[in-house]
Amino acid sequence: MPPSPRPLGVAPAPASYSLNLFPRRRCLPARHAVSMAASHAHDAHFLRRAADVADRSAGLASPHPNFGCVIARPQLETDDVEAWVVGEGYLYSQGTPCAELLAAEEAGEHARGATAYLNLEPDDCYGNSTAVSSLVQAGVTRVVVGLRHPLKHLRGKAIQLLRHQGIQVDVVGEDLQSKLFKEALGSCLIVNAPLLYRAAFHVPFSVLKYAMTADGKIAASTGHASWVSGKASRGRVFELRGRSDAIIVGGNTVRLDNPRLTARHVKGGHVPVRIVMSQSFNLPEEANLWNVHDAYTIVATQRGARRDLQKKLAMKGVEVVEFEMLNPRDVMSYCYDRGYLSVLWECGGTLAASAISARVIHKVYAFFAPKIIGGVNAPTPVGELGMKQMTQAIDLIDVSYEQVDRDMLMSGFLQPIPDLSPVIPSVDEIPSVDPEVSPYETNIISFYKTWDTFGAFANFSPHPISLPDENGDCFTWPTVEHYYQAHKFVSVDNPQARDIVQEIKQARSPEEAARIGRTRQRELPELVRSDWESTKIDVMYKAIKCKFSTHPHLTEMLLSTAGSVLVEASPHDLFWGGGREGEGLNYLGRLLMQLRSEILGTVQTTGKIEEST
Ligand SMILES: NC(=O)C1=CN([C@@H]2O[C@H](COP(=O)(O)OP(=O)(O)OC[C@H]3O[C@@H](n4cnc5c(N)ncnc54)[C@H](OP(=O)(O)O)[C@@H]3O)[C@@H](O)[C@H]2O)C=CC1
Ligand SMILES: Nc1c(N[C@@H]2O[C@H](COP(=O)(O)O)[C@@H](O)[C@H]2O)[nH]c(=O)[nH]c1=O
Repeated sequence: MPPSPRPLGVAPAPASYSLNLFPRRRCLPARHAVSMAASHAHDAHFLRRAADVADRSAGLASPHPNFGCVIARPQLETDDVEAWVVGEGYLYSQGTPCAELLAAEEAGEHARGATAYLNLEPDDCYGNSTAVSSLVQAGVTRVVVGLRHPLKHLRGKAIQLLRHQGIQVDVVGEDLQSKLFKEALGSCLIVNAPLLYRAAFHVPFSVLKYAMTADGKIAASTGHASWVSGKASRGRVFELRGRSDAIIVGGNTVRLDNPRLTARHVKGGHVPVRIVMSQSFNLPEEANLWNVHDAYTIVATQRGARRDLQKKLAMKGVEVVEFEMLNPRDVMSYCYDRGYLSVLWECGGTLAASAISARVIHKVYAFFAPKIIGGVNAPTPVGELGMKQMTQAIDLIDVSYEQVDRDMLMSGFLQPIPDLSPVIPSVDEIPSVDPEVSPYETNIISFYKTWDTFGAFANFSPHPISLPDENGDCFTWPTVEHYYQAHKFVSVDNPQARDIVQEIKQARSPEEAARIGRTRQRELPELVRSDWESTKIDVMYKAIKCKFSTHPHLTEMLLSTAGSVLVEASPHDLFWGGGREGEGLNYLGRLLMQLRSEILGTVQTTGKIEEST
């Protein structure tokens, strides 16, 4: 008999937190044991709380690394450890104040001599040391870190900086090795699972969700499926959508269900992109998903499929992306390039089986409804996987069960959350400038997401700029993105346009600013300034010039790229970005190179970039 294939979904490396977490053990004298156990219990408690705090931002803006900070100091007068917390904060979104700064501000003077608990090492780099300096200035004397940063250009940097400042830094698994930390580390891993999967496997964290009857069907044999699960369960699905960058279904689900796939649980929350995978492009001309006012839609298809319909959908604002051979892995690589951290698969069994076979599904959420529909041909959640024996079944791990009204929700991982700690070299082992050079051309430096090596070049990076607003008054724009989006509507003599500028100024994150700017531009094109197409490059240049002159460490970073071509690696923005296959115009990269030349030309004489006016 041939050997059974290796169970699907089990990744070879890297190590996981389910494995041997704490290989080294220290022996302590018995008299220390009790007090040490108590302090470990407190440390583990506050670390879990930091992870909980970090999770608060999920679903408010586009998924991003989740950072939480809890500052605590023992209070002699109370045993209630919750009362020890003097400050806490979380990163709401990329480009907004960091968790450490918010916690330190809340703690004020109480932070002196206290301990700060961080679920994840801060992503301070290239002179941006806001997180570290916030803790130093606040006067904390000890920092407990749950996880070192998984991205290698950030890993160890903040820890090293803190130690240089004389702060005691204890890292779980290295300096803190008691059993008590295992659960706390688990919380830290879960809250940043998307980032960890992305860093380890170069695909977004993928969750397969389905609702099935007690007899294992996801629809009646006619294909009718509304609804299997109850209202409360469907509310939970909206939350899951809000935590994802994209939602995927197959063409058949579009034909049969005409879904909307929006996150409708909160007003103004994060709206994920909807992706339809269809090889045939045999899709309806009218469908809810083609209404891009609700949310952006991409159809991923096979090269050459029904170009006539492709054009019709493109006219409605739907993006069509062609693949040589449409398959889940290539679509996931595409999503990775697009910067997505987390994807929710809401497809039927055929596509689900294909995605599981391609080993791109990491977690499953299965809703069980207490009803029976029957039907030999009624669809089931996962189609053919080619397994012949029950011993080949994929065992879910870290399984949880929860009752949701009359339904039951079971969730579990198909493979362990990758803990990259043992795999990635620390910052001491890698050069200080590690340009993520493109494998194709050695002199190309790509940047896109703020967590990339040169992510500070991106317009979402947290570097405020002070430039005049629509009234000519100096205003501090939180990011270049805020400035750029608002200027689509500046100087338009219309109260609604002025309101939009105000709305963008107050946007809590660059993502929100971009969403408001883009949606209003699409929905109310008459409010966009008439000279926008001819002015937008000047607006952008003014903003980035101001950004680099205001933050000198960025100038240093820009100059360190001399001789390299800078490319904004956006696979979809063909004006500012370089596109998927270099077909984009890359105007943002070009402007940065122009600025670099300008600085190199003037640096000897003035020593700084000219002030933007
Ligand atoms: N209860 C629940 O949770 C859910 C129930 N459903 C139900 O499931 C049924 C649809 O199931 P099913 O047809 O399996 O679902 P899907 O439409 O989600 O998936 C199959 C389709 O995906 C497209 N596809 C693209 N690439 C691939 C690939 N590599 N492998 C496989 N498919 C690919 C094809 O579209 P094309 O034919 O256009 O080329 C194919 O027909 C419906 O009755 C629906 O109501 C669906 C989702 C959730
Ligand atoms: N039938 C079914 C689900 N089906 C999924 O939800 C989609 C419809 O979403 P929307 O149009 O946004 O409400 C549908 O196409 C399919 O992907 N989900 C569930 O949680 N429970 C259910 O019983």
